[in-house]
Amino acid sequence: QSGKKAGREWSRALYREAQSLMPGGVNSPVRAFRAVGGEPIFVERGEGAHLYDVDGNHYLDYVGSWGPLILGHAHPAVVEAVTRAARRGFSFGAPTEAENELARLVVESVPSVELVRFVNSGTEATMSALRLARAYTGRSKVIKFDGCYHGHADLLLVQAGSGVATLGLPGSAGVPAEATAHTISLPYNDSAAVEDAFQRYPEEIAAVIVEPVAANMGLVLPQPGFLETLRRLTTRYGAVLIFDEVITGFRVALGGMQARTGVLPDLTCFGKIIGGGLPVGAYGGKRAIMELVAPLGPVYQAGTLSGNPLAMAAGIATLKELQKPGCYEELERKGALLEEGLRAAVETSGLPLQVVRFASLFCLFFSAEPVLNYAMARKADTERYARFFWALLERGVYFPPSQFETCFLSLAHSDAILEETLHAIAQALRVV
Ligand SMILES: Cc1ncc(COP(=O)(O)O)c(CN[C@@H](CN)CCC(=O)O)c1O
Repeated sequence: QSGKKAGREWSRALYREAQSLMPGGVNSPVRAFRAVGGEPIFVERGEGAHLYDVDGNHYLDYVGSWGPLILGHAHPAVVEAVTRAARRGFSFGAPTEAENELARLVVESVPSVELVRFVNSGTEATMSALRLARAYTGRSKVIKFDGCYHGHADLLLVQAGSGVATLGLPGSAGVPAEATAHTISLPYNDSAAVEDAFQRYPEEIAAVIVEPVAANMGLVLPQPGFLETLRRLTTRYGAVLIFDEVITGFRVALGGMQARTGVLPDLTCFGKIIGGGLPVGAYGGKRAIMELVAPLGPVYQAGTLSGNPLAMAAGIATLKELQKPGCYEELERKGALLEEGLRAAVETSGLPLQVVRFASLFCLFFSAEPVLNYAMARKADTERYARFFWALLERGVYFPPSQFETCFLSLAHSDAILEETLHAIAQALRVV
């Protein structure tokens, strides 16, 4: 039963040791709980929708490792596939059949992808896709959107979301002005601003990169027509349209957001789910563009562990599970059930709260009005979110430790788990 408390002494001891060894005691900033205060929990294991910390506390997990675990923790088919692969060796630095198999699953599932290249993270995927778009067009400028996070490559650390937003950083130290001189960051959902930028730089924009559902400033949905406008303008001005589907890929549909909307980008970036929790990123798209990638073409990009057999095995097993009939319908059913309960809980609480849900992504914004972009997201009551986070954690529900992230449902979140979660949320809303 969730919420069994055994204190957090061991987590605290491990955190002290971690801080003596690693900056902030973590290997990714958002994990340090800076935005919500207090100290992070140290996880011992995960199983399905359940997380257990080193002190024996149990949590219902809505972080899901930030997106990869759409099947839940330690899914038997994925564990078996990785174990089997491990017995044949971990990495060869040479082609393997598994890379063909995962590449085929991606190409067959995602409408706009004809060729794909595997890398080891979403950051590598977006960094490489932008280098490729600059080569393909011979142009330098790139357009991104405030509050969208595409990983930590220098040129993208401008008005970024996720950890940068969580820490309230302008961008990052150590990024020379030259590195972001060609990056234009515009308000999400502001089609007029994009039109204006193209009119101002008609021959200079290499690419527009966008999260087709923004999930790194909290969850912000594209307004009707926004993605279509990006497609129309990039086509008209000869720029490359890049969908960063690191979160939405295989999350909102087997074919990602492009399959749901019919807006087809020129390049797509992947991560998270395609690795099933092991380190995998990818970028892919039109053959004419992808053929510029080394060794076929002049755009260099490489990686010792790219296409790693264990990571491929985890990705293949995950996508094969997702290909089974009814997965996305079931995720939609779960999402709708949770959303209905959330709206009821918010109504009862009388608090200024926005409930945002898209497929199996959802978010509670502590904001009196709907959030359409980063400037509006920044107005959210992050103090109250922090209190809500801890009130939930005390009740055995683990939400993202930042208002500027999103929650993730998995196929392992049973109706009973969702009901238990809604009960904890209703209680937490009474004390924040
Ligand atoms: C849309 C999108 N694009 C790219 C990335 C970067 O992927 P990674 O380099 O972290 O694998 C991400 C990474 N997401 C964050 C969570 N919002 C990762 C969590 C973390 O940084 O620890 C992303 O959401």
